[in-house]
Amino acid sequence: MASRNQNRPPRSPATRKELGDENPLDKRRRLGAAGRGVGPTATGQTRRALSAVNNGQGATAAANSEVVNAEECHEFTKEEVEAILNERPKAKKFDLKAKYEHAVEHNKRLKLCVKWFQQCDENHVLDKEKLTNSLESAEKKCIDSELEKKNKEEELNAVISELRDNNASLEEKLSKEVSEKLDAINRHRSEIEARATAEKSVATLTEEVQKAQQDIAAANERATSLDNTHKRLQEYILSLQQYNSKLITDLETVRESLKRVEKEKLTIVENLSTLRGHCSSLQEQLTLSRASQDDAVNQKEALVNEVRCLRGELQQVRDDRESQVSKVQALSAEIEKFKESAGRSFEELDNLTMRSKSLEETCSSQREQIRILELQLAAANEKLKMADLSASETRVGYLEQKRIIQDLQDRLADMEHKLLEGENLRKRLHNTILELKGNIRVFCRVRPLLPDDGAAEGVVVSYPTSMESLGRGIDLIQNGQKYPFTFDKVFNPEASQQDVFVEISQLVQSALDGYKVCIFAYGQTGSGKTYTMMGRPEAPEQKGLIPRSLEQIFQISQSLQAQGWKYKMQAILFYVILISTCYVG
Ligand SMILES: Nc1ncnc2c1ncn2[C@@H]1O[C@H](COP(=O)(O)OP(=O)(O)OP(=O)(O)O)[C@@H](O)[C@H]1O
Repeated sequence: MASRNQNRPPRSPATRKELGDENPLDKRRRLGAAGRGVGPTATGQTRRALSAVNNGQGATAAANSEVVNAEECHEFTKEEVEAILNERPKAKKFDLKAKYEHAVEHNKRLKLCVKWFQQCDENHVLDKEKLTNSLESAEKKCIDSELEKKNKEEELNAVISELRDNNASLEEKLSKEVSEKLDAINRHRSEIEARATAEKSVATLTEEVQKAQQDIAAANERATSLDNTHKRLQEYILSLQQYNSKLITDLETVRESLKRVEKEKLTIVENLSTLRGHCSSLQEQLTLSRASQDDAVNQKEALVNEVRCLRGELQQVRDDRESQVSKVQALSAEIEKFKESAGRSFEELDNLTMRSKSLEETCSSQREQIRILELQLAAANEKLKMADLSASETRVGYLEQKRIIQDLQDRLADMEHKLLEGENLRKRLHNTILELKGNIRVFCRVRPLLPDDGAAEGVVVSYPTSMESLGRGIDLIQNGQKYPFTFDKVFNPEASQQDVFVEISQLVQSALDGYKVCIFAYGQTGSGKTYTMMGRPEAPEQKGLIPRSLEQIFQISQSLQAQGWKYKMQAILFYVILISTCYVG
């Protein structure tokens, strides 16, 4: 059977109050312990839902007795009461039996409802009695507590008067203590200052401590980083070893680029020499133009002197002419006088006319001379102008040439600088490669079998073909056991003198770059040391390392001399120590 309370929607307390049918259970809760034991729950009965009230129909007769017990304990809500009151028979109009049954059922429920109301009323009466009892006891308690309160008030007044006395004495004490406190404050201030200085010193000390701690931490970090770098270096060494083998392959490409660089260098050197030739020709031109300029200057000076002389002569001639003209004027005045005096003597007149004619002739010749001199002066001036023009032209040309020479000298210096830089870069790269390859390198050369060696008894030497030791490893086989060896390079019997020299030539280049280099051969008697170092001079392709190195040294030193390098070679003493197994050069 489903619980009714579960199906019924919850009712708010406000609705109950509106209805005036406050739930007795709520009421009991309000009253607390006083309300307990009153009402149907006090008997321990459980309150169950009244299914007959809700359903109205379909309740079986067998269950009715049980339902009635439960119905006696049921609590009615306002809606339920209204539902019961408003309930109308649902049977058909003339179904009297059904109507009757419904009326019986309805009547039963109404009775239950009335019963429940009566019970509630009884409960309310009981509650009221309880409440009046408790009110009386509470009033008694209140009177007792008021009496107690009065007693306590009297006690408290006595205590207050005592406290006031105490307060006055305490105020006196307080004033004393205030003065003491001021002293204490002053002392405290001085202590604070002292403390501040102490704190400062503590702060500096803590800073120092922190610094020291930081230093320690940094040292620890450095130690760990050093450990790490040590590990990394070990790893790096391993990687370098791998890288070294890779470099050997890269070396070929680098060598090619080196050759290209050297070719470029040669072209630069050629350009440099042509530029130098051009520069020298320009300098010659410059000296020639300087000489021509000097000539022009000398010519100009001579012409200036000549013009000065001619000007002097012209001035003199002009003076002469003026004196002659003044004389002619005087003579003509005399003639006039003579004519006026009416011909004193005709002879004198003739003489005078003769003299006058000759004077006029000299005058005209002098005029001619003056004209010629003026023409000469104009020509000399023209020449002077021309000389000035040519001098200024030569000066301009000279300046132009000087500028070109300066340009060329700058370019030359630039080229030389670039060449020097390129050479230094090449040196550094070359020697870095050599350092990467290893400062100490050991090569192994296996000579071919000679007729004197006799027939070979099986294979005693083999060359591993693995990538790791290709061209670097050699296996010696003795009594069926293999002994592997690894070198920087292994030359097999087919390797030519040139092949060996290719490896050595880089060291010779290093020696020319100013690094100290030592090459020596070591091996058993008859193993081919002399052949490798000296070779057979009669056959050019079988020349050894020493003649090839010397050739390289002279060749490169000559080519580098053009770049301004100076090599000083001294044959101090070339030791060739052949101590049966060792060859030191
Ligand atoms: N790579 C080679 N190719 C051809 N012949 C060789 C080669 N190496 C050495 N020989 C020959 O082997 C012989 C011995 O060589 P070599 O005299 O150079 O040996 P060595 O080590 O200088 O001996 P020792 O220590 O006694 O002077 C010579 O006849 C030489 O021509």
